[in-house]
Formats: sequence, C-alpha cells, structure tokens
Amino acid sequence: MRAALIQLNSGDDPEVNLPITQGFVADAAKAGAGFVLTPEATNCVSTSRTWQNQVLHHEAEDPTLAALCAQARELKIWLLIGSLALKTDDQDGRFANRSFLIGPDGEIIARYDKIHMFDVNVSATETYRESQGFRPGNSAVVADTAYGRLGLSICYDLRFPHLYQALAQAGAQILTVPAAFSAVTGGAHWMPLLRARAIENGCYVLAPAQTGTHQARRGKQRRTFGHSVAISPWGEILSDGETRPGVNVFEIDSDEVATARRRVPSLSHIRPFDGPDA
Ligand SMILES: O=C(O)CNC(=O)[C@H](CS)NC(=O)CCC(=O)C(=O)O
Repeated sequence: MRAALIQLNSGDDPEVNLPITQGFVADAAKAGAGFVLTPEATNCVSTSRTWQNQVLHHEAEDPTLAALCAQARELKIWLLIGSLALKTDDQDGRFANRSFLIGPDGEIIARYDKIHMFDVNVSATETYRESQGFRPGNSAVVADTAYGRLGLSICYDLRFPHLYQALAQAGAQILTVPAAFSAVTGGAHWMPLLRARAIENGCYVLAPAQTGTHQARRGKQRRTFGHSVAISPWGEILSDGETRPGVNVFEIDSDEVATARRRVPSLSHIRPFDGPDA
C-alpha cells in the first residue's frame, strides 16, 4: 500500500504555508498515496510567542485544520498532520503542539499532544525552551487505519524509547515521528534514533520533517535538518527526502511487521525486573 511523506520548509505565516502544503498533498495523492504525512509545525515554524499569538487559532477555528480535513475527504486519503501549533484555553496562555489523524471521509480520528518538551541548549548560541510556549500532553495515543495501527509521537519524543515501547505493546505497527529536528542535533542523532525505534519495536517508522532555513517575520530564523524518512520494521531506510521540500512515496506492507517480529521476537521477550536500587 502506497504512502507518502511530505517534507516542508514552513515559515511563520500559516496563510503562506497552507497552499504549499495542499499542493504537496495533492501531488502525493496523484502519485497514488492513500496515506500522507506532514511534519511537525506544518502551519507555523516560529520562535516568537508574540507573533504566534497574532496568527495562531484555537483548534475549532483553525483554517489549516479545516482545509486539510476537507482535502483528505476530497482525495479520500488518510492524512497525518504531523502537528499544528494551536491556541488553548490554558490560564498561562501556552499553545498546544498537536498531531491529528484524519480519515478518508475528513473527520478527525485521533489527536496527540506532544509529551516531551524540547528545553535544550544545542550549542552555545542555539537554545530552545519549548515548554515556555507550549503545554505538554500527558497521554500516549494509538489509532487504527487501513495501513495498520499507528502509535503517535512528535519530534523530541524520539529520545524517549519507553514511549515507543508502550505504543508497540498497545499494538502499534507504525510509529509516526513528525519533526522539526534542529540541524545541529539532526546530523548526529536523527537517523540512528529513528532506526533504533523501528528495530527495537518491529515497527515501521514514518518521520516527515521540516527542512532548511525557515522564513521568519518576527523572532529568529530557525534551521532544521530535513531527511524525512520511512523505515521498515527491519530497520531499512525505504525513502529519504534529503534536504529539499517535496513528496517522497514508498510502500507499506503490514506483513513486514509480523516477519520482522518473527525473526527477532524481542518485543515478546520483555520481562519485569527488580532494581537497580539507586
Ligand atoms: O517550535 C516549533 O515551531 C515547532 N516545534 C519544534 O521545532 C520542536 C520544539 S522547539 N523541535 C524539536 O522538538 C526538535 C528536537 C530536536 O531537534 C532534538 O531532539 O535534537
């Protein structure tokens, strides 16, 4: 079954990003993909909370979400919107970083709020404090599609393997990792972490990514790593989007999950243990 990863270079203006995203989704469907995935922050890559307060919406009024649900229905495709930055009713004014699974009749099948916040100094000059702008989620999510059971995650979640093990133990066959990985950490860590998650859980890993230098009217310009990849349950790279925005098509065969797990049944060998006592 054919699927596609969309690689984006989203800027900080959702009205500019939407038609570009819609164009790639249409291209993916034309290429025969029945399941299409977009990266984290599909609607807005920004470092300015002031700017985000001007351009972001609550989920119920978000134009990107409404338009992409309508497009999924028109094209009759499964669509994972890797994430949207959305306003919430939180007292402290923080946004949600929320992934959406849309079904072929355009309705929202599942939502997932990013659990782990990227509060990291990646170099002397590049620091992130995601938790200042975004409110973390507290719930892991799986959802069934025609392509298999998905386990949802976002970007920095990739560094917390127990989340993926919990998803796999809940029956996930496909782990989604939409991302806006920093260019600095991406070169060192992106590929090995993704392949490890696929191998240790016997799951497909689908990781649509942001790429390049991101246009910003306010705040700092950010650079992301690109290399959207689809990885088989055996750990093979099925497609690599390199560093240009665009569409990458690949095939998913859910039998491959069973085959990989039969060859190395580590998922069924998980045992409880005592200690270590700290
Ligand atoms: O803020 C936005 O616009 C969208 N969200 C992101 O870009 C997030 C939080 S800053 N990025 C990551 O989680 C990168 C993780 C990473 O690079 C690593 O784990 O090394």
